[in-house]
Amino acid sequence: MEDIVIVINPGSTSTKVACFSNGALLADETIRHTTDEISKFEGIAEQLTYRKEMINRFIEKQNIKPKDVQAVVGRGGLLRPIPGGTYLVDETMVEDLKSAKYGSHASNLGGVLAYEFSKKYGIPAYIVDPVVVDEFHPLARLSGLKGIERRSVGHALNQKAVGRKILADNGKEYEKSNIIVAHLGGGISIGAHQKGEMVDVVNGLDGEGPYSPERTGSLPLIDFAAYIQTEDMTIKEVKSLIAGKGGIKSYLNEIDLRIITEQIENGDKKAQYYIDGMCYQISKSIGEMATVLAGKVDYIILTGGASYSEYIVNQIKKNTEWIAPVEVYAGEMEMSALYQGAVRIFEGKEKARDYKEAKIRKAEVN
Ligand SMILES: Nc1ncnc2c1ncn2[C@@H]1O[C@H](COP(=O)(O)OP(=O)(O)O)[C@@H](O)[C@H]1O
Ligand SMILES: CCCC(=O)OP(=O)(O)O
Repeated sequence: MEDIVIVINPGSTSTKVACFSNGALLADETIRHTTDEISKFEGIAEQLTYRKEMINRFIEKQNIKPKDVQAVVGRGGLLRPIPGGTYLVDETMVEDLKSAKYGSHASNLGGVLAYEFSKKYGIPAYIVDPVVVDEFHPLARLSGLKGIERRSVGHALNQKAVGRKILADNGKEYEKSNIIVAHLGGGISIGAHQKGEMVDVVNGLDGEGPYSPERTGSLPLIDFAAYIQTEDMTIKEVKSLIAGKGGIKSYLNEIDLRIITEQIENGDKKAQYYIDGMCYQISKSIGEMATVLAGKVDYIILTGGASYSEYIVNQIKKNTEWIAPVEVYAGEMEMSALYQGAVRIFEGKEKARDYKEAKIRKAEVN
């Protein structure tokens, strides 16, 4: 088998790896990492060799010949803000990902691992629609405090891929439509997509919007400032509280929504209260994104693991379907979206972007 593309998607609790050839998925595997395994490492960068060995074992199992590999594609991590698209991984990008200059997240390893395998095979490495895709409207950048800007961080890869699919299924085009996509996973991001650009996104990683299974979302500022002072917290501890120990985890000490929704089915009122609260806040953020699109919304799309839950989907639907029809794509399309990003380059439909050259839209004011 020739023209093989290896796809690598590191998440906080898993590493997904797949190989594709000529439009078809040949093999894939989701390698789960237990909290015990992951907590042995100081941080994300230290997990590189551990995850690489697991990917190596997957590749060996497939009997892939190095000469048959055409490219390696990784999920792109916290980089400087860049527009969406497929980017060639270069030394500058790898350095930014490894040093966590723009923050630390499991997806940082996507570009780094893709680069290491590409060097081994002597082929190019790409990332596609990384978590920092920035197509913000200039007004979306303002935070309300000089010196602090909102940044675009979210599940851009999955939001765009699922958006394109749902629109195509309904005979519409992403570039000509307005949609709100809510990725409901361990973390939550909710994007307003206007005619092919994600012009605003509720960024759960940095403490915006709804709480999620493991993230706080936005908090009352004064109370939170006092909490940080009382607990004498470092910035590292604040980050891991906001994204890791907040939300449902802080209320119920559990992040697996399958367990919690089963508890609700069994009559657990406490579990129901905190899940209803999350759905209430998700609906509020969807409403916020509807105002960004001035109410001209073709579809609201719910995706991510939590969208498997009929209970959660129904809670959100009842508060938002007056805005636009609600479509559901449970799970994610990230692996095929990463592959398709590389295919667009092979077929000449897009030119691989240069990370160093990429420029975002900014307001021209002093
Ligand atoms: N069938 C299901 N019903 C309810 N929740 C689910 C289901 N499958 C996965 N989830 C939940 O989705 C969340 C993970 O979402 P996912 O999109 O896979 O993660 P990530 O945020 O890492 O991309 C977890 O809280 C998990 O319990
Ligand atoms: C970094 C923003 C995207 C995100 O939150 O991804 P995960 O849900 O995979 O942590």
